[in-house]
Amino acid sequence: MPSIDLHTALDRIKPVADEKLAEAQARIDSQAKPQGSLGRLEEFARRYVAITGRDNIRRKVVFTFAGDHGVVAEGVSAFPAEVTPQMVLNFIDGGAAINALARHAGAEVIVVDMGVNYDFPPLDGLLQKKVARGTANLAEGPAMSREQAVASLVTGIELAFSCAEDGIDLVGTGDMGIGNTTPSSAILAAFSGLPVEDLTHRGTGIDDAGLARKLSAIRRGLEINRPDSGDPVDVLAKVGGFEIGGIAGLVLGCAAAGLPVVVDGFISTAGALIASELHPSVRDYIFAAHQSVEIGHRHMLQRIGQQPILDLDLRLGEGTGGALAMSLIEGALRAYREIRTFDDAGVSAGGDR
Ligand SMILES: Cc1cc2ncn([C@H]3O[C@H](COP(=O)(O)O)[C@@H](O)[C@H]3O)c2cc1C
Ligand SMILES: O=C(O)c1cccnc1
Repeated sequence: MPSIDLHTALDRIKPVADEKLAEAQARIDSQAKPQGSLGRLEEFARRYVAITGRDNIRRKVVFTFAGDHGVVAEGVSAFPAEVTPQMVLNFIDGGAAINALARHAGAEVIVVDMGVNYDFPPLDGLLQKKVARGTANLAEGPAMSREQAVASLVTGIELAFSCAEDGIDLVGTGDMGIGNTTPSSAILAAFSGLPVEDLTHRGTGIDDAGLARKLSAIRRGLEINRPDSGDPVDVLAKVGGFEIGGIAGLVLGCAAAGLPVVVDGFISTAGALIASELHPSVRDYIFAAHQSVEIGHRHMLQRIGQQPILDLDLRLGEGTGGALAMSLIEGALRAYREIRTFDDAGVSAGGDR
């Protein structure tokens, strides 16, 4: 895998050029249809073409990053921590929701062990990138050290650069980690300063008592750790997770490598938020897959400045919404390539052009 550090990656990130966007839009506007009539599909095609300089997708990959969380000891999830490694094995066997929806989208799934509290044997489709066997309990102190936070970011960055070398043109993010909606809400609270109760929801389906424990764990975590909102690496270290760091690095690395990245739900967007707080132009490369049921998600998307592609009441993660959104981006590109221009189709243009 290419070796690249955080600062080199940050230095490489450039905004997507307005002229490239305008060029792609000019092609769309010459096609035999009323202007703007393909709505947001036009945005998907315009942005993809401007980012990549291509009008098709060779390979699509969803990276599902996995990690465990010490904060699970606070009773913040409806499920026990052992579900994390169990689901990793399910992904490898092809039997999870992300496998089904990625097959539907024609995307590959690569699972990345960023910090699961379990030792996997070597397995096809599983990348071993374990930083540690789970984070520490963020309600009692930092989830991880600053060095571990940087290491998790660098893993994601290097994966993005290896995609660019391997002819992968569209990258999707995904997550697996029991308890990880808790650090995701804490990250959003740290950056936004909004009340924790407006950003914290039921994850896998906790009851009212569980929600009260989750709110208390996040509030204590913010109080004890005092994450510095001006230092996204500090936010990741104090109240984040290893899979969230991997996702943040992947999103940042895609921006640096000039690849569009489809960001899945609540946990993935927490990672994308860290990346876009590290460099504002990261936002140009993000496609927000969907609106999650988690109440904090819309605040994350607002900060990133991206509209969700889908709104299907999803609340799973794994990369599921991202895989579905990839199909729509592919549809938008097909329209971009195949719809004839007014001239070629012999159709009279209206007065608006
Ligand atoms: C069987 C199962 C499969 C999943 N796939 C994704 N998640 C999702 O739920 C977890 C986050 O919710 P919380 O913070 O409430 O624990 C993460 O693992 C996320 O990926 C799953 C959860 C379960 C139980
Ligand atoms: O939106 C998500 O990604 C999500 C929501 C709840 C639980 N797991 C994931």
